[in-house]
Amino acid sequence: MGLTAESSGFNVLNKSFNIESKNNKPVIALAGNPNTGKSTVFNGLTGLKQHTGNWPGKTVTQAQGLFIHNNQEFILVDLPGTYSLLSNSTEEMIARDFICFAQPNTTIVVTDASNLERNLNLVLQVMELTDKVILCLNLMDEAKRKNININIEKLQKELRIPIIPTIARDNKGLHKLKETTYKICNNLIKVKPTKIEYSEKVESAVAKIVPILKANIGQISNKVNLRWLALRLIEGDKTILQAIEKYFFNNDLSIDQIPEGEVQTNGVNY
Ligand SMILES: Nc1nc2c(ncn2[C@@H]2O[C@H](COP(=O)(O)OP(=O)(O)OP(=O)(O)O)[C@@H](O)[C@H]2O)c(=O)[nH]1
Ligand SMILES: [Mg+2]
Repeated sequence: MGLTAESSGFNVLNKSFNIESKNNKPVIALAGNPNTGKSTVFNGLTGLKQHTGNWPGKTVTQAQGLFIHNNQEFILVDLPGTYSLLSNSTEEMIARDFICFAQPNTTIVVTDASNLERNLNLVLQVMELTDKVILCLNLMDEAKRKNININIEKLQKELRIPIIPTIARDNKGLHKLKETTYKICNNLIKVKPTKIEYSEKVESAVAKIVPILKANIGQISNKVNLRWLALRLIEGDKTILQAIEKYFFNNDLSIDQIPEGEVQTNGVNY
């Protein structure tokens, strides 16, 4: 089964995530750990009133709104809070599938500056999945209150992605966040995040798997990050195969229908 117009990124957006991007408006995803201020950033940028509060897990499905910057309209999608993209929960799968298959033009990872180390785990995972990432360092007031000093310049050099400090509750830093998003979407800045290298054994397995994937799912290879996909396959994550079948080939398979080992389904050979 070949790819059809239906499988293009925008159709996946439209059909699977109920996001209609008329006139090719850029789509921006807001990802992040629970309770880092994603919905506060969302409300600050869109003027909408997504539910916020001081407990994790308030946003359970994605919400969407519009913001305008330099006369350009952007669709902003508030994703549920997740600690990782490793499909351990429905929220993680929603966030993973959105970033992987809907391919937003930019993903903003909202982090808690007063608890950065734990938050960086998700940042690294998003960087592995897409180049177009911004790190929003939110709750800078809380970090200051706790005497936490972050060397933003050094972190930016390490990660090689733009880092924008914000205090979303006070609307601070949001203009810069919009400006950076605008520049990435319009190719005024090009982001090339630091590549995460694994052990020799894993890297050599990835090097073997990627060409096989290319040969077998060449038709979608520009729509999924094959290195990332190879890493998930090495982990034995069957939900990713299920997701490919769903988003690209309209096959809603249950996880039991995805066999172990060599896999051949209606859509593709893995
Ligand atoms: N001090 C301070 N509080 C903030 C800031 N940004 C957001 N908050 C507060 O942090 C709490 C959580 O904010 P939300 O926007 O609901 O967080 P979220 O990431 O959407 O949370 P989930 O949807 O549950 O994952 C709320 O009480 C906000 O008012 C900030 O920059 N500084
Ligand atoms: Mg929220």
